[in-house]
Amino acid sequence: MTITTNRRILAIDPICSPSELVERFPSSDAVAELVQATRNRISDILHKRDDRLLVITGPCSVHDPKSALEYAERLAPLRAQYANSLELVMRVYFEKPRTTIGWKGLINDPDLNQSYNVDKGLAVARKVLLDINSLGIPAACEFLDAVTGQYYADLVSWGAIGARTTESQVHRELASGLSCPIGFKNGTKGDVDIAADAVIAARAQHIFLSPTELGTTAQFTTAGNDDGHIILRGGSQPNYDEQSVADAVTMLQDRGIDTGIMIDFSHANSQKQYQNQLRVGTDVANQIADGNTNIVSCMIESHLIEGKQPIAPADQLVYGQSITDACIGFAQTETLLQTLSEAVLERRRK
Ligand SMILES: O=C[C@H](O)[C@H](O)COP(=O)(O)O
Ligand SMILES: C=C(OP(=O)(O)O)C(=O)O
Repeated sequence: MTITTNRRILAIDPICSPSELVERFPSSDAVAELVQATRNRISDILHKRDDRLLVITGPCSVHDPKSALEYAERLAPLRAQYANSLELVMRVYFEKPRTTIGWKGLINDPDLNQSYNVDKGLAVARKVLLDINSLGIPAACEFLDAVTGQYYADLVSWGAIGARTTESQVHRELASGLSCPIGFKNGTKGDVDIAADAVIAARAQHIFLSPTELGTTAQFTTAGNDDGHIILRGGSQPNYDEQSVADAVTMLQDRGIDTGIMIDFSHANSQKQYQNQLRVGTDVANQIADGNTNIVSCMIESHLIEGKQPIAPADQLVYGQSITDACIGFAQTETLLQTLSEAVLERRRK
């Protein structure tokens, strides 16, 4: 008989199940408490029960656990310093959506050399998340893959669905069952409607197939996620300005969405020029200081060292510099956080 299956599959390599990995790197009471308490605080911010600003800041992608941990260590005192005005959460992104092809993140290729040791990548990612949370820093991840979350979602306080996947039914179903609040980016060309559609879709119950913690396939029924919100990341034009924010708010109100907006200072809002994040951030801070209560959150791409470098063998890389999108450096991040904090305090005084 003609073989009709696996005609284009070159290899199938077994990997550990989610429950095996969780057993190897278990969470702790303190970490679980941090994760759940942060999710609750984020929910309060998104629903405007808390007037602080949620700030997701950190590298475009984690490629080196050591520098990610150093970033978290340096963020810890700032998180405490600004606790009255900002809920600081670290961007800890392991899965990169690519426009065409390229390095797809630490889970997919942890050794940065196209050896694609995904089993190792999952373990490294879980360990990094555990270590960062153990420092008292909550973590934000993008859920790009509908399967990998089972390996680490218990350690995530906020999740993103990216510009390239916001319109995907699979991702909306996944979001409806995630335990954390979830932001949906507008599309790469700037379509904000699809992010609002995603918030509405993820709010509903869904029934779909997914792997269980044991690695078998099961039918899942979700409760729906009330903590979905949109993220303005720009498209063919930036969309962080006052008019774009007002347009997005009107659209959300018309559609019965009550969660506030996150503004991504990077990506198409910075027109991929990392230094522009400071200008975007200052403009958004001014809108907040002027009393805009619909802006409840923002995102910064930031690393220890500004800029970016081409991917190379690990021992040839500049320590603490991005190998995906260019980031602002840590000192610039500190300045931006201070500006955002002052803006929140000014808004509170109004
Ligand atoms: O945030 C990261 C990038 O913008 C995204 O992964 C797309 O990257 P690429 O256009 O370099 O593939
Ligand atoms: C890929 C990202 O963003 P976007 O989906 O907006 O391109 C990201 O935030 O890493």
